[in-house]
Amino acid sequence: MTNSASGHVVTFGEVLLRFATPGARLTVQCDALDMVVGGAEANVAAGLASLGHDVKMLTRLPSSPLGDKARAALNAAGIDTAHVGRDTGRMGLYFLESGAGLRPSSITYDRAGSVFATSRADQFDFASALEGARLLHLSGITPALGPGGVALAQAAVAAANSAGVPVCFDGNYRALLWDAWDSDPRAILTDLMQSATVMIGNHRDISLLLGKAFSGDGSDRRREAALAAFEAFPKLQLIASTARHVVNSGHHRIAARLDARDAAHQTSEVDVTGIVDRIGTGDAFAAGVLHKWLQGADLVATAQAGLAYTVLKHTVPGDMCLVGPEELEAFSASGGDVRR
Ligand SMILES: O=C(O)C(=O)C[C@H](O)[C@H](O)COP(=O)(O)O
Repeated sequence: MTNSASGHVVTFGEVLLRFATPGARLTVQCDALDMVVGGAEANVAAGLASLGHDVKMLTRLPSSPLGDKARAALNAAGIDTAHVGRDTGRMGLYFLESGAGLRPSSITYDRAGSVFATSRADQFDFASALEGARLLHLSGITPALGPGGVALAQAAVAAANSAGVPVCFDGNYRALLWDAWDSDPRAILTDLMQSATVMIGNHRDISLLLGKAFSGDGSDRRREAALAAFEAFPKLQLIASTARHVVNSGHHRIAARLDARDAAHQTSEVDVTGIVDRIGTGDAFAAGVLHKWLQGADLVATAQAGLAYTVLKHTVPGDMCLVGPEELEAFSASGGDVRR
């Protein structure tokens, strides 16, 4: 099955290597770490490619065995890497100390000065990657990298605007990155959001953008925030978010919510137990939503696909959700028993 008949999707951002403590070990207990390839925009690319979409990733990697490893993982996920530039320099890394029970996982970044973070906008061929594209997906992680990252994100959305390609922007607020420099995330993210047709983010992200608290309860508060975002961002057509209640690190309750200008839909909550890997579940949600949105599905089907894809990702180790469309449909229809 292919979903690419009428054009491809471009994702733009940094690809990272993740080093995770195996099992629920503390870093101090480990002699070896599990290495996988990830990064928010690569994860969305991998999800969409696995779901049958034609996806190009626009990024830059080091000319080194680490860069080769990252590119090979993108290719293995079915992502077109023709627009992946290579240069001397370092690979962005992050370290994950895996949590268990009431002890949450924690992340340490080691990505300052990476090939991607030190790239200039003129080192990317945005125009050719975006030619004939249906969507550009990027996230708040790129501008959080520093002034150079802000310039990259601005150049990407400017190129999408001039090519008439809709933009999906995932707020992906990473305090560790924004707090590492003299940043003004509100001003920077608000400016980028002016170009967004789809936003992945919840009422807290909208509060950050608009500098305003929303007072209602549950669904009312989310609707109030969404309406304020639609007023502030004229191009915006869809806001997608999850409502996540964390019981412990292995057990979350999750619902998916979509807000359009004239309607909203929130799914019922799913009990997600036995969580294998929570990292990348937000990106899987984005991929599930975009998968249906690109097909022109209604809010109910789009929210269900986002929910199902993120729930499935909680069972898949690594950053990327490589589950295909048949498994997604079968899972949505049947729940979790063995298929024989
Ligand atoms: O933090 C970053 O900069 C990364 O890109 C690492 C991870 O790949 C994403 O953070 C996963 O994001 P979630 O899907 O929200 O769990």
